[in-house]
Amino acid sequence: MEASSTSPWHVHVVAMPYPARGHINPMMNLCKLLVSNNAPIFVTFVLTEEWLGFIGSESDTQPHNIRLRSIPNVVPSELTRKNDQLGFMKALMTKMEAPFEELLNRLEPPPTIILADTFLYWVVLLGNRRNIPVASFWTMSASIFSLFHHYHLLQLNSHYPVNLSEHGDKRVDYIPGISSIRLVDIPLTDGSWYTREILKLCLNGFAWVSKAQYLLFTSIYELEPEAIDALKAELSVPIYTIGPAIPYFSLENNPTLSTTKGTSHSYMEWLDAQPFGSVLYISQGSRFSVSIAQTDEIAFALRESGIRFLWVARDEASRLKEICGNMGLVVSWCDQLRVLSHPSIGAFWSHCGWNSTKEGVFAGVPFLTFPLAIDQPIDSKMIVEDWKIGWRVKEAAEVNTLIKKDEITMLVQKILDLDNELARKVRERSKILQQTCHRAITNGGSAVTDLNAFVRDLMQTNNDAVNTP
Ligand SMILES: O=c1ccn([C@@H]2O[C@H](COP(=O)(O)OP(=O)(O)O[C@H]3O[C@H](CO)[C@@H](O)[C@H](O)[C@H]3O)[C@@H](O)[C@H]2O)c(=O)[nH]1
Repeated sequence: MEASSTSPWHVHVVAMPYPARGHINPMMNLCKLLVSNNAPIFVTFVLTEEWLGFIGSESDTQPHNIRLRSIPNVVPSELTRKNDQLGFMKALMTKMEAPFEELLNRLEPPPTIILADTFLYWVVLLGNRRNIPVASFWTMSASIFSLFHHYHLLQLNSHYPVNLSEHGDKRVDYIPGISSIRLVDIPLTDGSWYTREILKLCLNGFAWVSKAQYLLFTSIYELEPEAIDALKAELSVPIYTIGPAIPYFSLENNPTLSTTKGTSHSYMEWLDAQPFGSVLYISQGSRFSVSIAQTDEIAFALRESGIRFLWVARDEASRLKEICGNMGLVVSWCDQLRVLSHPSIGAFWSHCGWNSTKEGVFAGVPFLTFPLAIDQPIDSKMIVEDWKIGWRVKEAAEVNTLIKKDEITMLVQKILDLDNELARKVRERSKILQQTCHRAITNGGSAVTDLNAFVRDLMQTNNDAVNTP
């Protein structure tokens, strides 16, 4: 048994994220919100030993009422998992439950609730078996949730499997809550053995979600009202749209840092020295990479265009520094939301991971979208077609086309051109959506209201449990 100084009146949330940056970050951000304002809540945040090493070094910013605990490294390493995504997912589904349950047995006081990534469907079974409520935590958009939830409709309409080279630009308008969408923007449709296996593992989570007690969307209602309404109408599990789950509160709590004074990051000092709205920020997130040939075309375009840029290139940073020219910086990692919120950022070249999408919306910057996989093409579709706050780098529906440097040069110059009419429009709309997003996360806003409702329901669950003889 672990010693604990918390009273039984505290709600004890055990958080079990999918072990990847794009999933851990939003779950940690929600946990920070849950324990803020002296709420009688504390969190045990469970990571693999490898991720404890990564996240533990960031723990100087961790609130005291979030404790980190680990399970052994039963899944392939973060450093090599891209070589075998299917093996990684299989391990997530089969290897984590036993050590997680063992840890659960040692926790004191017992958990009030388990917060679990929707993909880790086995947590729902475990919770049901042990009579612990489970909040299923969805880290992507509600729109892609709707798509996965209704995947069978593609088959019914003879759009699965599909040959995307022939039919990629055909549009589908029967997925509840999703306006007309190109087949090329729908994930995992090629029907090959490999994607079928991945799809099967992804869909497991959806089969079990209605056995959870709560479903949390890391979204803002106003961003995708149709998808959220459609799912609320269909699913029996209560749904809370708890907001973007990005670290905006760390900007608020450190106002001096948001203007970069006091930080030691040289890229922030460099941004301070750039003119307003002049810098293109480029990031492909934490996991996916573009091909070497495509990366080189981007690098040549940056050099030839003469624009200012800040490029997060992870392990390619030193190679790319050599070819990009000297109008910008290439770094291996940065404090992304702080960078996007800097006044000198004029546009965001993004792979459209859901966290990056929300961070760009929060910062009010227009996008150049370059989606790579899974939910990213749908996020790109929302950015370009629904919210109209960005342009696609690749307009055509063909897969695997190489976008050449001249095309990229033209696009990056245009979006940063303060006199260009189309760029002005897209900037204006980004600012309007930014305001909508900020309203949702202030008192009385849709996200705060739903988050408060979730916390209230958690307290009630705990009171009921404590008062049950
Ligand atoms: O230099 C950087 C680059 C990224 N980030 C952060 O890393 C996260 C990246 O998340 P996301 O933009 O969602 O991209 P991925 O890492 O690719 O996320 C995976 O998980 C997401 C949520 O499930 C999915 O939407 C994506 O498709 C999937 O690839 C965000 O919090 C960024 O702020 C940094 O802090 N610094």
